[in-house]
Amino acid sequence: MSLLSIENVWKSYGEVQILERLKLKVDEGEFVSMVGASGCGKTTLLKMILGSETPTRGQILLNNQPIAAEPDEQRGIVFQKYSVFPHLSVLQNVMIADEFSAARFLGRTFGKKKRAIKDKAMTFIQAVGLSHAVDKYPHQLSGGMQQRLAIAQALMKSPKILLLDEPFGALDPGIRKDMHQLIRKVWKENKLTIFMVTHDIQEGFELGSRLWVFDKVRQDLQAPHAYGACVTYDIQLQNQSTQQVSEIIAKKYTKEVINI
Ligand SMILES: Nc1ncnc2c1ncn2[C@@H]1O[C@H](COP(=O)(O)OP(=O)(O)OP(=O)(O)O)[C@@H](O)[C@H]1O
Repeated sequence: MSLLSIENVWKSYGEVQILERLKLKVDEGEFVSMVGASGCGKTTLLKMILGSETPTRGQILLNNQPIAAEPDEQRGIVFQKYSVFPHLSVLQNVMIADEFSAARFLGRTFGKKKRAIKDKAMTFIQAVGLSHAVDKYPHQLSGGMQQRLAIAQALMKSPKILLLDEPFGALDPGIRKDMHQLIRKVWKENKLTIFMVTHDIQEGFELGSRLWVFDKVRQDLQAPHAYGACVTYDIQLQNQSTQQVSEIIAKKYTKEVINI
């Protein structure tokens, strides 16, 4: 049984068709890189997997059950824009979600409970390489460090699925390389299933175990919003060179685009 099953999903906003005919199955432990032109609906699909958007047609099943219509702890997300709390230190940022669920009204825990949360937070802070910065505040951190913090925050909830929306898009190339190593380690160690939107196709090849290319195969020049994008290429990545994958994709594109 697949972990996630996308069953003939269509998504529109008003008259505008964004996505159509998505039929995809994903097993536990896969790392899906998602690439495609700006505005073709990659983030929209991430949001539907997260549960913050719902399909207009079709359904998404997680472990054979319809996905909850709101985010839950099985799915964590890291955005390109750092989503950490500016007024909390690194340690507090990582602890906060667990503190809230342990003490719903005060949002603070004490004694043994607090120690347990702190120990758990420190494990993830160490895993993302921020042990030296536990007492720092986000404005004292570099962009890469803030993304490490956002990843530690997401991992605190032990998600099964990690959704990454251009997580490294704002980082310098050198720092991106470090972050690639980190995300690979986090993926393996936590047995995660990852969906990552990226504009950097090379990054998609390097990190992913599978690549989804989004594009519109049906186009009506008189009604540009009538058709949505679908996954025009779904490729298992097994150390092919960038050129080999690009050639396969190029061939597929020229075959399938239909002008209506
Ligand atoms: N809540 C919304 N209401 C109306 N339109 C929306 C909404 N959210 C997204 N859209 C539109 O849906 C389309 C797809 O957006 P989405 O962010 O999924 O694209 P994307 O492929 O992730 O783009 P990018 O690569 O630029 O981030 C865009 O045209 C966007 O304007």
